[in-house]
Amino acid sequence: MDTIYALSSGGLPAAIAVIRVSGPACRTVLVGLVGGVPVPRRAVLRSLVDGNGRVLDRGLVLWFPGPGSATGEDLAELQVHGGRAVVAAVLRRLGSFDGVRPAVAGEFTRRALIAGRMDLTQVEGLADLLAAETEAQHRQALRQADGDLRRLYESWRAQVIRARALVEAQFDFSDEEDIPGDTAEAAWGIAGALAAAIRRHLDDGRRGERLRSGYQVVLMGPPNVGKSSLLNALARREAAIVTAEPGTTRDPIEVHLDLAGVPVTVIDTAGLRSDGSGPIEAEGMRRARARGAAADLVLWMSAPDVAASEPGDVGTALLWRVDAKTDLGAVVTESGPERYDRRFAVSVRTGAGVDALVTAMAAEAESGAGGGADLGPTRERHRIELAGTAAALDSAALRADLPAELRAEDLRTAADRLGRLTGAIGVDDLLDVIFGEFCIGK
Ligand SMILES: Nc1nc2c(c(=O)[nH]1)N(C=O)[C@@H](CNc1ccc(C(=O)N[C@@H](CCC(=O)O)C(=O)O)cc1)CN2
Ligand SMILES: Nc1nc2c(ncn2[C@@H]2O[C@H](COP(=O)(O)OP(=O)(O)OP(=O)(O)O)[C@@H](O)[C@H]2O)c(=O)[nH]1
Ligand SMILES: [Mg+2]
Repeated sequence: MDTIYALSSGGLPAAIAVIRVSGPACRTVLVGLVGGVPVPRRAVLRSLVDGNGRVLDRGLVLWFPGPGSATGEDLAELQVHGGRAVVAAVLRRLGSFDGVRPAVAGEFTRRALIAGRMDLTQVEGLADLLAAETEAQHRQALRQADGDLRRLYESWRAQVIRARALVEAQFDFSDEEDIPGDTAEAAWGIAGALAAAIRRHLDDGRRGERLRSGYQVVLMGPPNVGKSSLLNALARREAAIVTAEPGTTRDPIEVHLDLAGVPVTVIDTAGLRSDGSGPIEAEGMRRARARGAAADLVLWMSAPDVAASEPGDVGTALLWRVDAKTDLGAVVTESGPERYDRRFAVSVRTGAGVDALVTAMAAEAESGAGGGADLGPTRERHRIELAGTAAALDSAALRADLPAELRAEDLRTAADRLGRLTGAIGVDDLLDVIFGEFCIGK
């Protein structure tokens, strides 16, 4: 096994730079670099020297002997001055030791996974923790990195394995007189209860996935009703061009908001009309509809009704929750959606109604993507493996018409799928995808 090193802190120059070294050559490196191996887990001040004894820097050195380190291997940490030349010299020196090479992206974490210090859901949680931008995302990622999903999924897998053992016991002892009761029946019972628990866990309206990827609100409506003006008001900057001419916006324009800790992406789109001015506007409208169809929430705006009792500035905004079954093309015409969930009177010019609209959007984002009391699945990958697990468990539990050998095979499938979820088995194909999200030094 190679020993790896990398700059684990951010861009240079910086006040302090943290360099990590992990692997079997760590002791040798420390002896050569700082003259010895410090007492474990305590920061000590040392001179770092090159091969000729010339001092490269004086910095803090930490020694974490394996397996009780972040990677599970011997690990050393060098906290040096964050100058470009200092760091370059220390990294060059590290590369001069035998069997020591620069780490690739995510390689420290990969070693933590191989050592069993983390499971795959914790690794994903760690990637999310580094990417988290809002408070609710931060909390969700921290819980996952801390092992909330790991503990749940491993306890489920342990139950499936217990059920398999019960069935095996039945097979092994079926020709003997004295087995206590029908152990296979107990196994099918465990499978049924577990399938129900997994379905409850899955039944979270995809909140965890939405919180991870952001809640999408799409502004739609006829041209010139103030969609881009509202976007700018929400963003508090001139993100989109506003003019008195209908058909101003063509490309969808995104702004990112933090509403009550939930990341919300608001997307302004081209106004919809049947008599548009050519292929550019037509393409804009096509993109508008596509964004609307992929939204969590559509905010449909329409112009002030000059015939109404309060004419002038105040237009209408309709909030409309989009679900998988909604066919946007059929529902949204230039005249607006046939059904909506909430209605607001809004004027961007006077500001009237904008706060109420933002409050409502925040409430929608919170209920559609806020972190719940229990941590749910946070990726499509989790959902697919869990649905497969539940289906296999149901088959084991309910198919009394099948031979016990086939129902036992269903239990094996369930255990394997839970194993893929935590990375306990057969996930080589997944690792490159997951570690592709990491930066070097993590
Ligand atoms: N300077 C520094 N800060 C850091 C990290 C690091 O590697 N270096 N981390 C990098 O991700 C995170 C902390 N992660 C860590 C995880 C486990 C252990 C560790 O040594 N665990 C031992 C002992 C635990 C204890 O003393 O309570 C163990 O679990 O056996 C250290 C850091 C965030 N902050
Ligand atoms: N009176 C009044 N005018 C507004 C209000 N909001 C926007 N406007 C004006 O309405 C015109 C169109 O505004 P935009 O925000 O560009 O409208 P849009 O819906 O994005 O239009 P398209 O991009 O063409 O679809 C501009 O002249 C704005 O200044 C408002 O609340 N009251
Ligand atoms: Mg516009």
